[in-house]
Amino acid sequence: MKKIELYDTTLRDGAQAEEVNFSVEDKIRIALKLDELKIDYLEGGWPGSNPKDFQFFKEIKDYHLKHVRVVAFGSTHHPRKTPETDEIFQSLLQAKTEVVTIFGKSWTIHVKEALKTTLEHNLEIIENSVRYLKGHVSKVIYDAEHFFDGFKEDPEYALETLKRALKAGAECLCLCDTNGGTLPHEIREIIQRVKDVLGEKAPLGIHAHNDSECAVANSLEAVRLGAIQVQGTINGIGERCGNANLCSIIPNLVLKMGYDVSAKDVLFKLTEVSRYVFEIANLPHPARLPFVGRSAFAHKGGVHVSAVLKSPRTYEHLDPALVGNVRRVLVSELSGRSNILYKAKELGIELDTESALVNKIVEEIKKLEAEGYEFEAAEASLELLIYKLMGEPKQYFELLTYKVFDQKQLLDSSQAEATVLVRVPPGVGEVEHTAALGNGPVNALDNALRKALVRFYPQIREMELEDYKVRVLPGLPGTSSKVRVFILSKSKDKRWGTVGVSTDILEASCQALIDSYTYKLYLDKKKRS
Ligand SMILES: CC(=O)SCCNC(=O)CCNC(=O)[C@H](O)C(C)(C)COP(=O)(O)OP(=O)(O)OC[C@H]1O[C@@H](n2cnc3c(N)ncnc32)[C@H](O)[C@@H]1OP(=O)(O)O
Ligand SMILES: CC(=O)C(=O)O
Repeated sequence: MKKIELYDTTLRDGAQAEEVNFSVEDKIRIALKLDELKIDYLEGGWPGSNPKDFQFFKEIKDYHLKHVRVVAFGSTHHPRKTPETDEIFQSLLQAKTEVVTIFGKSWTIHVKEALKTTLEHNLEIIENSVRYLKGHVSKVIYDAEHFFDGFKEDPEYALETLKRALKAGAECLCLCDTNGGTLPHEIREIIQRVKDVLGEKAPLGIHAHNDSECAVANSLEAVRLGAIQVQGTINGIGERCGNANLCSIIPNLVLKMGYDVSAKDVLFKLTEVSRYVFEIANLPHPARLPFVGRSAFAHKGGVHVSAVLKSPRTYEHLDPALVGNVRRVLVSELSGRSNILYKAKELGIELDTESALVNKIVEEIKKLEAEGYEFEAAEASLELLIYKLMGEPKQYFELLTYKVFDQKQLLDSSQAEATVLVRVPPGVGEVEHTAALGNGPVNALDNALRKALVRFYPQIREMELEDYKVRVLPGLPGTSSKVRVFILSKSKDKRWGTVGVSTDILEASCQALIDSYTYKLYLDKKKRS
């Protein structure tokens, strides 16, 4: 089994992505997590770029990293300076890493127009820079920036840059598809021609960008052609459309192509690492990410669910547990009996496979979805609905009336007031009348409802609303449209989603709020019994 080195550049090229800005502390936490994933090389940043990157290299030394080797990144020395006089270049040594990566120019237009120097001088710059660094650190990786574009323009020159880096002692020649425009068949042709000149054993790497959506495919193809190192980022973040996504490359290399990478022993951590990095980056984790996304193994169509329950291989390319993910079954208008049976089992509800109740639930869900409800994310509303249809409704209070006054015209700041009449327990209990203010009508209604319930159920205080989304549904025109409200609630470490639909946004919010509070009370009751 051939060994492939994994090189992560989340903290450098990943940090070049729009909306990503890591603090030193963020970088340290990500570095430690990538060490757990047994990534071989971790590019920590460009020490000559800013004090934060420099500080990272200083602080990371205080940590005991078990596997990963930290790499400082920079460019070849400036054309009007030497390695000794170029301060930015010198900062690579001040980072005090054993491994340094520098990028140099392979494309003639970059030499002439960006560096404003001659082709021969660029070759000297590459050779001098690598040789100088080799005298100070144990390993130098040479990133051939724009290699594929450069090769298309002037193959001989692009190859000469590699020869110079190799001659000066670079341990890896990483071919970069910097503009991300290269397609897999071009990667194949060009790498083949590089090997024809440099030999089968040339120590090649690949660094692909995703502008043509081919970064993963290009990286895998490069490995198949002999590259020994793959560079990429967690979840593919990076400059413009991003870099090759290591969270897809790693399982493909291990599980599909049979390569040996250190991360193979801890592949089950992949989903955790992917979500952790985005949590730190403060980015929403895309559900549709292959392997690690929430939807990567989510089955919706009734035909799919029915078959997956018989044999998961029918609609799964691999066992989700291998990459630390989980199978999910969604309930929607596309569901059949199998979806409901699976979901009920997951929720701990025993349903008789043959019972007419299952058909009743399927029909009710299809009817509600046609009205605009969606239960895929609103699993708490779904669970309450199933109990209701089973004849075991979970009801701990009854909202008799509510009124909301929007006082925007009367006060300086935007404020609304709500009053509610709530009966606890439903049907027979005491009627509570409360009023509350809020920064908007929905907030006021929520505050009033909460105030009324807390007297009877103090545990409501533990609960908070984490997210509130309103979606206008197609059908009725303009402001007469129906809306769907989705609420995500949280209590301690438990989260649940609820849904409401109406032409009145307050009514839709109220339905979702009632389900949310009801679910909290149901959970507590279940825990106690
Ligand atoms: C393909 C990649 O992703 S490479 C990494 C890109 N990442 C970044 O640029 C982020 C970090 N960069 C920075 O903080 C800054 O650009 C610095 C500190 C490196 C340089 O800042 P400045 O000295 O102000 O230069 P500026 O950013 O305006 O321009 C880049 C300079 O690097 C030079 N340069 C570009 N590539 C190379 C190279 N391979 N070798 C030597 N010099 C290079 C450019 O010619 C330009 O020099 P000039 O100012 O004499 O024209
Ligand atoms: C080096 C690098 O980040 C690139 O060429 O894309």
